[in-house]
Amino acid sequence: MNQTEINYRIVEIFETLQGEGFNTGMPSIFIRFGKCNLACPWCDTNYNQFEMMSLTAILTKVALFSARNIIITGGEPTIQPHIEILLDALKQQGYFLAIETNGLKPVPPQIDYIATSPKRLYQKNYLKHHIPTANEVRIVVDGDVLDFCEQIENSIQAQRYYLSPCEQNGEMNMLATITQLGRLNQRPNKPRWQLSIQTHKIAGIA
Ligand SMILES: Nc1nc2[nH]cc(C(=O)O)c2c(=O)[nH]1
Ligand code: SF4
Ligand SMILES: [Mg+2]
Repeated sequence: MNQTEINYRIVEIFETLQGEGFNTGMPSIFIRFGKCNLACPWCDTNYNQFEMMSLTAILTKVALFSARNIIITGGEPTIQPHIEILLDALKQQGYFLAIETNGLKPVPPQIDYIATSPKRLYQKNYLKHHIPTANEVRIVVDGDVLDFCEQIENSIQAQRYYLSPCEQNGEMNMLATITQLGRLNQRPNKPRWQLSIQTHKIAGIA
């Protein structure tokens, strides 16, 4: 296929600060891809409202911004066909490439930094398939996630593990989150879990 003819499912492309995890505050260009292989009831993204954009149009849009860090997100970006061709082109422009993935499908080799957010509601899927490693794991506290956290820390090797409050109807379940954080960190000789908040929502930015 002629590379300039490839079209991608794009929800939005925008520049802001990374709001979550270890790289919180890092100026970043977000490329948000359409579609997802899961359907979390509390999902905050309209991943089915996308337009098709050509490789050239994406590169042109990205070049309008000044950040050197690109965050590939969604939806679920690993199910986007031909993503590796776009990633090759972005790498050629010298960008640092980070991804936000649910961790069920392999991550393309061009990615420099993996943040994965496995979903408790799909716990059984992660027994069958999951990425083997990540730079950071973030689990959203949408209920009692302790058993799921143990499963994931035993199956996905990561530098850092985070719990994130779940935002539903405009409220963040902070008490449930820090309570479970404490329970995890009470265990001897286990990975330490830290707090990751969606700081962009509190700061009122994208
Ligand atoms: N500021 C900001 N940081 C983010 N980190 C991950 C995001 C996502 O939607 O994947 C996100 C987002 O939507 N906004
Ligand atoms: S995996 Fe992420 S994008 Fe997909 S439905 Fe769940 S929260 Fe939404
Ligand atoms: Mg978001």
